[in-house]
Amino acid sequence: MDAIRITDVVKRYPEFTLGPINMSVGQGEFFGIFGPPSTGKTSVLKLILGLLTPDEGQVEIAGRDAAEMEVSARGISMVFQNLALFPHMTGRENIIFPLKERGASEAEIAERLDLVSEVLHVSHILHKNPAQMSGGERQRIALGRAFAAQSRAMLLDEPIAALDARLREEMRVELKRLQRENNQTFVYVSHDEEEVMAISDRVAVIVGGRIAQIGTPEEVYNEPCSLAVAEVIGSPPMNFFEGRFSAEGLRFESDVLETDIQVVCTTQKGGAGTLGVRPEDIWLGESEGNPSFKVRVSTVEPLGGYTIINARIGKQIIKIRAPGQVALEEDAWQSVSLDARRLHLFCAKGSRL
Ligand SMILES: Nc1ncnc2c1ncn2[C@@H]1O[C@H](COP(=O)(O)OP(=O)(O)OP(=O)(O)O)[C@@H](O)[C@H]1O
Repeated sequence: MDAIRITDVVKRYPEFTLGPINMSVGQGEFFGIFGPPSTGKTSVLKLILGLLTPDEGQVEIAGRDAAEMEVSARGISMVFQNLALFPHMTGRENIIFPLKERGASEAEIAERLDLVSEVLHVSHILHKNPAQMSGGERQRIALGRAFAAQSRAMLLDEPIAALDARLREEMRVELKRLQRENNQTFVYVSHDEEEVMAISDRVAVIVGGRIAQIGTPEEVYNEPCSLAVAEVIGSPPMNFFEGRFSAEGLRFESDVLETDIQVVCTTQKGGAGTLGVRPEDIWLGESEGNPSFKVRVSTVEPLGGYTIINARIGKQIIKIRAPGQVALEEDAWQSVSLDARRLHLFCAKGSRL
């Protein structure tokens, strides 16, 4: 049985419509929701929690119709983007609040408090009131309170966005560990693609109020089902070349690229389309059996472990991600080749071919 199932759910705001949304989250699954700002991610969580009622469709929690369940009966906690701590309570009191509410024993309260304080690095701020904490500290206390509750499922809305980059990386590992150890169901919203891809078992990509794709992080990255998904997944983003397919669907030609690209496309014979190539699938230099062409180096960003090269080809700028550190002169001509095994083809309507 799914922990959460959403079927044909539509929510209408005056200027925005979410859905129809269809998704299911397994018990113990870490389910990520990723998408650009204002695409409906938070609204999906509110529908699950019961803060919003769907205009159409059904939300089920552990096999039961959520419409018939009080919010408190759903067994779900949520950590909001704009977290709400009780201002008159200390960090400790905030964290143990849900345990006291359900009448947990002193021993259990002490044990849970110790565990979450250690994992979330908050032992030293437990005595403070929220007003005396930094934004990141408040966020961690809010996470602690949600974890202490040991609810069936946790909904997390950008839960670590307020933390600095290093702490964010550490926390995402800890969150995943806590989730696994407690075998809890997590629905985790983030607009940080790397974060959501790194910790989720599956990811739903939401674009413009609709789920564009659901899959493992690898599936979504390696086989984006549409241009819309390909555009938002990957950093630096995928390079796109507009062009045409030959009549038999075996070549793709673009005014930007010097050479035709050999493709195998049985579903599209002739007509316009788009070729997508990830920055890491463009290699410096020519390579046997792979299409090559010349680009003009524009800027070089040395990032330590890898280098991002911005290069001009015709009127277009492309991004190349080269491993390690490479020395390239700005304005120099450079041969590059495309990894022929990793080309992404899309039809004129944007669907993957
Ligand atoms: N109560 C509301 N009344 C009217 N419009 C709303 C309401 N709540 C959200 N919206 C609109 O619905 C759209 C989606 O909002 P939502 O918060 O679900 O998106 P989001 O993807 O979580 O955004 P962000 O990443 O910026 O937090 C936005 O355009 C927002 O303005």
